[in-house]
Amino acid sequence: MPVFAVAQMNSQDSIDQNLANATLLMQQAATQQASLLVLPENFACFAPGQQATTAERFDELQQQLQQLAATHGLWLVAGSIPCPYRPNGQPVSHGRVRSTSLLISPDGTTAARYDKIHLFDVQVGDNTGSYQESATFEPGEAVVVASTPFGRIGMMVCYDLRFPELALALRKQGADVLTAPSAFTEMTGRLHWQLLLRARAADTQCYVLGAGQQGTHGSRQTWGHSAISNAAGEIIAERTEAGAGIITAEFDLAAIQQRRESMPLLQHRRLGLLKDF
Ligand SMILES: O=C(O)CNC(=O)[C@H](CS)NC(=O)CCC(=O)C(=O)O
Repeated sequence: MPVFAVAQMNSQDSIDQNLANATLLMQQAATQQASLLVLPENFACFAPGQQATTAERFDELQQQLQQLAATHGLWLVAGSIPCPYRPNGQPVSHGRVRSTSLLISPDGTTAARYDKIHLFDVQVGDNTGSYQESATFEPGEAVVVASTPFGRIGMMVCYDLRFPELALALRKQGADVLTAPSAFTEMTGRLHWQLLLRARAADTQCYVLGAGQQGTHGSRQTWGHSAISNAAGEIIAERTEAGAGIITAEFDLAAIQQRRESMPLLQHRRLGLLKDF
């Protein structure tokens, strides 16, 4: 069975250092025979101000990640990276960027790009107080599912996990695995992180791979507890330690199919919005 790996990180100000740390985690994933590694949200560019990445810097990072994926023979969900241009190449307006998650193949090419749809404009009441992601980020609009040799990947980022209609749209488009690079706040993560991973898995009968940031980043505190849920909504791997590291789990596609046959949720939908997805 293919093995999935999920990386937890504690990204800081230096893009080069963050990339070096991510490279170590890729080596560990490759050593453990993983086929896929998911990195957290903003794994390379976490510091304030780094949102203003230039197109050149984004392209350079993408190339580095493509080389790393090829070197380690891994499919990589490269968390999210601030991207100053839209999927059609147009620059993002008003000096903003998009929170872009790339699926990179071990052949060294980008197989899919997803831009975070739901932005975190939320008053949390922690040290940071209120988060206004839309001040620097433009939301994406496209629902993205991509094929790999081991299954179809439905792409999400962080706050997207709170919107079951996105997860269901991904399932409708054929997803078997939902990837969720994240940077949940310590406060909201404590309350909902694992609940959301398990809920989206139970809703969609997909595996859910939750890769979190963990620890202190300047004045911010993130929750971590990176975890993998199977399609029944059971946590089958979890990082309970602080800081950076990987967790792995086997991917049982036959178990998904069996679960969907014995409990055909998609065919049983009857009401409004969710039925029409
Ligand atoms: O800004 C960065 O550098 C990294 N990005 C984030 O931290 C993003 C946007 S502020 N965080 C979330 O979406 C948290 C969601 C969350 O915590 C919840 O839904 O409860």
